[in-house]
Amino acid sequence: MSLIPSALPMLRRALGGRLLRLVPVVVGLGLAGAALEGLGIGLIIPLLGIIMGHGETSGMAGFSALLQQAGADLGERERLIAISAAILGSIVLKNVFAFANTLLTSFIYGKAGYSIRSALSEQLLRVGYPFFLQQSPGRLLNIISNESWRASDAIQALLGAIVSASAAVILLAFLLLLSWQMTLLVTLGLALVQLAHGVLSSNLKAPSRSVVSRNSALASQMLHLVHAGRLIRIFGQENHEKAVFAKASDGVRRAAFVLSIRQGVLPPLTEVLHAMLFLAVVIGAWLANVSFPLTVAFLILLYRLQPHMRALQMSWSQLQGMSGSLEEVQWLLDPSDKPEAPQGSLPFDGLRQGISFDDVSFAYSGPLSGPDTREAVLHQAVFDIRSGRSTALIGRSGAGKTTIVNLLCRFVKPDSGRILVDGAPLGEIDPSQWLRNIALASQELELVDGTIFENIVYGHDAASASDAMRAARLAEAHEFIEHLPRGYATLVGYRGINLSAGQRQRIALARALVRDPDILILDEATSAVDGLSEAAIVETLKSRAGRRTTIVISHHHSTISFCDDVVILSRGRVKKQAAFATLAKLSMDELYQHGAGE
Ligand SMILES: Nc1ncnc2c1ncn2[C@@H]1O[C@H](COP(=O)(O)OP(=O)(O)OP(=O)(O)O)[C@@H](O)[C@H]1O
Repeated sequence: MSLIPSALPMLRRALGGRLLRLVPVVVGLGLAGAALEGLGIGLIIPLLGIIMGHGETSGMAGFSALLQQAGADLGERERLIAISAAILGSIVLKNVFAFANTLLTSFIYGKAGYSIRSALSEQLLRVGYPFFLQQSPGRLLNIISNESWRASDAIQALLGAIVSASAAVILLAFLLLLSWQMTLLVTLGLALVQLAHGVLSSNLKAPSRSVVSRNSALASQMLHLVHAGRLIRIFGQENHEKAVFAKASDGVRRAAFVLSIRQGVLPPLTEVLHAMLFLAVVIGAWLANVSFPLTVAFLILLYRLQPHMRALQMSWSQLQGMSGSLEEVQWLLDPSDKPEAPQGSLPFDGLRQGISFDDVSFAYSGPLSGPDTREAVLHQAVFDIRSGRSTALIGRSGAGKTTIVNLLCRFVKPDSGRILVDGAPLGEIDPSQWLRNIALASQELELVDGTIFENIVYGHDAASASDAMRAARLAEAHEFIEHLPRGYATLVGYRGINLSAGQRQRIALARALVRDPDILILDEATSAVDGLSEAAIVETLKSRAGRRTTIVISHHHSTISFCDDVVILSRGRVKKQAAFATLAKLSMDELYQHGAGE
């Protein structure tokens, strides 16, 4: 029974206020359809009475006797025509209602799917960045691409269950009006069928969860095949990958097979149980000497009730079979266990004095660190980034430089210590105002699938074509772009696949420069750029001196040569902060040694 409580909040969330108001309409149409059906079947009693040439009401309770009297003041022929017309009219109207219900539920189903997918994408955009460090991309992809559809199917099944339940209640009420004794027998029988069905369908939750987890594993494998196409080929791993993929895919097949077998056993079983119940009623009516027209009407009503009961049971088992998907979608939508996006309300319109790291420590929690161990990658870091100056952050691989960038961009928060911006805690500054004044070009080549122009102006809607061109010139990208057949309209492809690494970096740099940011962060942003272009880029960066703040991370001396200050890191500790001019003669290795030796 825990399924309905978990499906209902999903229904509420997916349908929202206006659509939720349509649910009573669906129920109302279901009830009205069932009432018309019951009435139509009930009118068979007087119809049979006329055909069989007697209108006696012996053995009939109030309602059946009332029906038997329908149109009693008319002549026999007119009465036959009137009752037949009423039966036909009720069938036609019932089917009009049924069609309207199909339209309405299809509409609700479509809207529910749309709302669930929108809610999922909004949630992915809302959660704090650490969430992506902790979660498997395959799991997230599977939820959006597969489980969201099943969640909307579950909502449709729930609506179906509501409609079937309302129809069943109405038809049971008609049965009760015809004969309470036989209805008692039917209700007992139905309760037993429902019990058997409930026990069997509770077995569906475990295989449903297994399908979900195997689908996640398969999605991870698919992502791997798409992203690692080059790696797989260069190391000749095609056969190995084929086997790994086949195993993941077969895992899904097996889990889905177990689920469908357990689900498949339910319809035949319930059909047999319903047939037994039907026969029990026939025998019971014969034994109790119930009149023929009443028995026929009762059996037809019972016969019409059974598909609704079966549909109700099927909707129920479908819901059980989709419980894993519902849980998965609900998990992603639940904000309570997700890292929050940065908050803060202090205004920020530019750096005045500088940024200070005051005893800042930080540890990642995620797959790399393991669930229990959170080893600090930054230990009580103390250093300053002064406004209007260029600061180089250097250190060997893994020293913690990108972690400092992540903290500055507020992707992650310090575990202890403070980052002060002109004396104010960074965590209290309005994140959108802060980010509006920052631009980052990093070693991760984050290009969007669009044109070069779209990539340069990404996130800076106010930029014109000439702004984009000016930024491309500063980033030494204009010349190569002009030589492309479609220039700035060239499509860069998924993650910039149509361009060389150096070209991608220069476009990413142009994107950072186009907004002339107050604080520019370059994290290995020119590592793939040729020497000549890099020298020109360094000239561009020099021109920001005194006016703007620049933070540069690089393993190349030439890239940091223009910097005013240098911060040397070693294994997560700040070893030295100095004016770069005092250490400019040292090679990178000597600088690293210098830091390590302090
Ligand atoms: N998402 C993560 N989860 C767990 N540990 C991480 C994560 N990202 C980085 N680390 C760890 O944090 C440490 C510092 O990494 P960081 O990327 O800051 O180094 P870096 O100085 O920028 O190195 P490089 O010069 O190689 O880019 C490393 O030991 C790394 O393994």
